[in-house]
Amino acid sequence: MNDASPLVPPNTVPADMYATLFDNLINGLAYCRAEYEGDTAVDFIYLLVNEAFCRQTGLPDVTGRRASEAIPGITQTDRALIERYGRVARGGAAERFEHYVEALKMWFSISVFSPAPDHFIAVFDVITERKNAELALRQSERRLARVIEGSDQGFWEWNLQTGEFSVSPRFETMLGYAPGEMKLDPANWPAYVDPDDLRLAHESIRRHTEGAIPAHEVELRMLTKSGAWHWVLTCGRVVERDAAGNPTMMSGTHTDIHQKKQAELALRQAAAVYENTQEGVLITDADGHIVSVNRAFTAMTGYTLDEVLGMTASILKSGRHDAVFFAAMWAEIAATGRWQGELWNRRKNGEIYPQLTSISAVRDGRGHVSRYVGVLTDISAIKASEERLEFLAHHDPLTNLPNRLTLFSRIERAMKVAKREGHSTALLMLDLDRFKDVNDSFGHLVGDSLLQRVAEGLRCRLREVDTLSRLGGDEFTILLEKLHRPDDASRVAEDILDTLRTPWTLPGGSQLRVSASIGIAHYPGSAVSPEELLQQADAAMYRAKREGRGRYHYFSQDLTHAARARLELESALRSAIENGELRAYFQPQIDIRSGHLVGAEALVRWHKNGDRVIAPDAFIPLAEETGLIVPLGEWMLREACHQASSWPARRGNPLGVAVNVAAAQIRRADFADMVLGILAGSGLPPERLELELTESSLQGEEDAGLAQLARLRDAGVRIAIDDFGTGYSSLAYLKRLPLDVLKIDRSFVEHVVNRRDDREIVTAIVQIGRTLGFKVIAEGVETQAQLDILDGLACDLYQGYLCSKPLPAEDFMAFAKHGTALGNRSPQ
Ligand SMILES: Nc1nc2c(ncn2[C@@H]2O[C@@H]3COP(=O)(O)O[C@H]4[C@@H](O)[C@H](n5cnc6c(=O)[nH]c(N)nc65)O[C@@H]4COP(=O)(O)O[C@H]3[C@H]2O)c(=O)[nH]1
Repeated sequence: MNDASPLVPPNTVPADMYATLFDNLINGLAYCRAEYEGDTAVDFIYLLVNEAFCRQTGLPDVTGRRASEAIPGITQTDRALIERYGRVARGGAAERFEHYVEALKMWFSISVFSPAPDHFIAVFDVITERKNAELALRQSERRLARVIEGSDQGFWEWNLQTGEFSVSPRFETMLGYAPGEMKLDPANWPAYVDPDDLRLAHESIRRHTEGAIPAHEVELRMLTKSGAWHWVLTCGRVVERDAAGNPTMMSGTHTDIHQKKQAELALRQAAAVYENTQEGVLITDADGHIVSVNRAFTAMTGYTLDEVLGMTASILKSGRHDAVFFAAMWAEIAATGRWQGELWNRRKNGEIYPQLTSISAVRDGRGHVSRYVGVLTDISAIKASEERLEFLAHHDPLTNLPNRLTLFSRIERAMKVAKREGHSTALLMLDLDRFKDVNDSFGHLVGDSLLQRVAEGLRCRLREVDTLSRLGGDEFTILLEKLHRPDDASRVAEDILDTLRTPWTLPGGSQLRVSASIGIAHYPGSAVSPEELLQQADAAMYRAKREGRGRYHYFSQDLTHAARARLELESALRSAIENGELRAYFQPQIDIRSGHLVGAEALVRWHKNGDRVIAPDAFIPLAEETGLIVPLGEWMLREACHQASSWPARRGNPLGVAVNVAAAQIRRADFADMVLGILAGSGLPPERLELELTESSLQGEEDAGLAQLARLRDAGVRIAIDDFGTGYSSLAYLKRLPLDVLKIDRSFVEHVVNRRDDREIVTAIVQIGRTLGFKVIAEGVETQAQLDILDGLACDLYQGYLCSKPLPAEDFMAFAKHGTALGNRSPQ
């Protein structure tokens, strides 16, 4: 201690005590004199320092030294401090402040006062550590504030004891409020939080404060200022507890998760669509490896996700598309980002199916392809219905056989191939015999089923290369290609006829036999077009039918002409009935024994265009085939009865009239009624009418037809069998028929004079007639010799040119009156 010290204590206090106090002060102390330049202190001299000064500053004893010497650089780095000391030393008030002494790199808490002019005492404490701690705290606080700012989170703090709830500005701005606007406290939470979510939040807080969960964390819907619900994630934990461990303070954050929740929702919706859509979805990475498939994909392809994960879509390849196709597809995806088109793919079970495919490239934020998404629609059902429509355009829906359209194109192709390769081709036209009767008798359903079975039966008999088609109704065609010899076709035809002969069992169990007629046209032949070939087969088929059904016939050129003529004839005959061009002629029938006229046979004549007379042989068969025979026959019956009703009786005996009746007529259910109606209308007694039926027409007749005849016979009408001897009638069969008259066919009468066998047949017929109680009439008697023989055999009646040709009605009337024909008219 320096004796010159101005700090020398007053006398009342012992000096050594001051010295001890001075040296033992915890604070550093320095007694100094400031040095000035003008009024500004520029340095100072340490006059006295205590031990604490040395200890705290780390400086050696600086007593007597200038600060600029003791602490180098201080006058430059800490001028403000020196000036401050100087101001206090020159009468300034005592000051207390904290200062960082740059030259010492230390913080001091300094109290300075002036005990004498230009002198000052500085008492200080080194506070570097505290200052650094404070600084660090401030920095950390600033950092935290920046983090909070940067994190975009809202912060909250909740004093569980006072209920005070404070929030950061972001907490409120997140929901559209101004900072401080919400004035939150636990009591008004229900005003801001969805009730369900609030319940969850309370529960979470309770469990956390009880220690059941490490943190409180709940997603909340909070009301925004605009009145919308906004998703917020609240997280927090207890940050302070009292001595007893009770929580006193909680703090936490609010994070805006609204967009995330919306995105989640959108994602969930997309996932629901993805899983539930009917379209198969396949997602691959940028290298084409499958990363995901949906349920529809599995249903469509048969592959589960596990089976295809990591594989490429090439497992679906059907092999129907070549590398060029796929290269073009990928080129388009690369250029436009998508591709759409139809693909044939293969299911796991090997089945190949058509699929509408659309592939899109998905790009990441940088524009690189990260995924490819394929949406696959199975269009096999659509394709199938398209194909069905296409099929129906070319096929017959009943039998599924190719139709006329297809047949023509096949014939055309077959003709070309035949021409090029030197093969021969045949077209067979097949028509079921009496199919109409099947329809009429059993109904259309049975008819349809029969057609289907016939189609099936025919299909089984044919080769792959042959085309079976149905043209409509009961008409089928068979195109036989690559035949070696023309008669190969006839073998097929025979085979088919054979097949058809097997009885068909109807749905009800009964059996039905059908036969068919087949016409065959050949190529190369005279036909040059498919139409012509078909016409030829058609014409040949008619020939087959005419020749007795259940057989086949080849086409020839003559047949074509005949067919054309037939067509013309048919339409002319149709109008002939309507235009009244038909006439009834009558051929006298004579009692052989007495030579008396007993009646006449009515025979139709066609006065075509008024002049040319056409004989029935030229049109009756056609009328029978086409059904025209029914109106024709009815007209003849009406005309004959009408004429006969005005004929005079001969020698007291009324004259009878015989009218030809075709099988088609008696097959009609109203035949008997029709005949009886005509008789009643004309006034002709039934006994004077004789119906002539051919033996063959009667043979195939059903019971219903015979019953009609029996009914007419009961009414008095006589029934004659025409052309007797040309068929195969047994006596037993004849007995069953309601007959009155047997007519010996002209062919036997013609040679009865000089052919023994014919004479014997005629003899037999007469005897049969007599045995069964029928009258017997011979037709076509031209000579007296024939008549003599017939007379000798005791044949009852005759008609023929010997007596008279068929006569027009008025000529026959004259004949009936006078016994001869009118002189100026030649009998027909
Ligand atoms: N060579 C020769 N012929 C004789 C002689 N006497 C008669 N004739 C002919 O022999 C045919 C007898 O008729 P049909 O056997 O019933 O044979 C008939 C009959 O089956 C059918 N027909 C004629 N008119 C009708 C009709 O109105 N309805 C039906 N369904 N058939 C008819 O046409 C066939 C042919 O009739 P037509 O040409 O009138 O021929 C008639 C007649 O003109 C003769 O002495 N010598």
